[in-house]
Amino acid sequence: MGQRLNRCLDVPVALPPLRRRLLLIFIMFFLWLYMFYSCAGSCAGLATRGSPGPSRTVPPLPQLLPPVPGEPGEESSLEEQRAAPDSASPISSFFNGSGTKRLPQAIIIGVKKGGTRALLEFLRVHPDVRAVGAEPHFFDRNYERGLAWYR
Ligand SMILES: Nc1ncnc2c1ncn2[C@@H]1O[C@H](COP(=O)(O)OS(=O)(=O)O)[C@@H](OP(=O)(O)O)[C@H]1O
Repeated sequence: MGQRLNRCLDVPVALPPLRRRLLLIFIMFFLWLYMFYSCAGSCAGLATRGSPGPSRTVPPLPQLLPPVPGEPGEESSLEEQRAAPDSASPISSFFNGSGTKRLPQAIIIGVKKGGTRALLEFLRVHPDVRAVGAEPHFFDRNYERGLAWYR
């Protein structure tokens, strides 16, 4: 029994150097693939970041703006979106960009020093809210660039 185990363990060592190298590359590729998939999954799940556990229930946000005509998913409510969160996998939305290129469902408008940043930060705490990092200034500085830029 012990000899048979030793023979089994000896197999990879007995491989020629080239095959051993190929085996190593193969294993490293799968590890890289696994890490990439995990990363893509966690990036796509940023919207649920901050939820401490299953015991915490978060009240649904009201729909702040009416659906934009012509936007995909115009008829679907937030509840429907929650029931079927992402039809595409995190990887496919990562590659085709569909996970990020959507118009906002809510816009914060305010004068300078009106506390808009504080409001954004408070809203960002909610796990269902995904907010931009920096203020995009679409309406006052970048309007000419069009909706394609805004997405
Ligand atoms: N709840 C509440 N009550 C009173 N004051 C508040 C509140 N939230 C934010 N602030 C103050 O608002 C200032 C920042 O506003 P903005 O985020 O709109 O600033 S900015 O124009 O976008 O730079 C900033 O003021 P200053 O510290 O004087 O710059 C914040 O302290």
